[in-house]
Amino acid sequence: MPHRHLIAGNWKMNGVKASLAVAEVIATQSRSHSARVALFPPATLLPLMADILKGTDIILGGQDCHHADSGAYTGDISAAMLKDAGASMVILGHSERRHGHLEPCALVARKVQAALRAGLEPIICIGETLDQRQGGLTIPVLSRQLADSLPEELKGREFQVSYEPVWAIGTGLIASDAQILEAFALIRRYLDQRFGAHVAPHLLYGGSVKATNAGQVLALEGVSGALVGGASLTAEDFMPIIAAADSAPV
Ligand SMILES: O=C[C@H](O)COP(=O)(O)O
Repeated sequence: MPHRHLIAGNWKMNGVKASLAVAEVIATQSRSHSARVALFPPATLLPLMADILKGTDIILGGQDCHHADSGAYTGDISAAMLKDAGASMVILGHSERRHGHLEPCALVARKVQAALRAGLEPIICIGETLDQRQGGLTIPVLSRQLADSLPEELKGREFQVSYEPVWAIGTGLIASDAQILEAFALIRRYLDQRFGAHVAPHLLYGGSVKATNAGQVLALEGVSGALVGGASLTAEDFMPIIAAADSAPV
């Protein structure tokens, strides 16, 4: 099957029932574009959005899951619950979980295992902070996150890795082409060595992707899609990013 870019919209902690109208517009308008589109609404909207997306090609995903399948974990959501609500993907290790909720790599790895047990395809996020980049630690930080967040169970499974420099998220500062290519080369080398070449196309970039820069990012060699935050909240902002994938080389 020819490779198609994945344009994933992570709504983060945004969206109420009225926001489902945005998903309806995206579902209708994305039919005429080549990209695979995925939406990651807050968990409260998952079953409602699943109804809206029924019969479309749009993928539905959760923003996080617990490492256990069920149990006494107040406030948490299991991978099986996401699946039951209509999700087929889940974002794990997002920097807002790693830093905001102090999630270590080992926990991310357990969550990935839980996602795979439930039949969800994980998008595993990695990325360095500004201090780490300025301290020359980008490569060791990304290497450690890859080694410690990706469990052995990923072998032979479909998954995505999203490179999201923390300093680029929600700041309007996108990583340069050279910075993205350097990180991707590292990730690709690591994945090839550890899991084999089959995972090579599944590398996303995230961090201030907008209509104005999406074409340039998606045209970079090895970039197979984008994980979009702020610009996925309205169809006006998100559709041009989906459209930018039409002219990006595959
Ligand atoms: O999950 C998405 C990333 O955190 C990027 O967010 P952003 O597009 O608002 O910078």
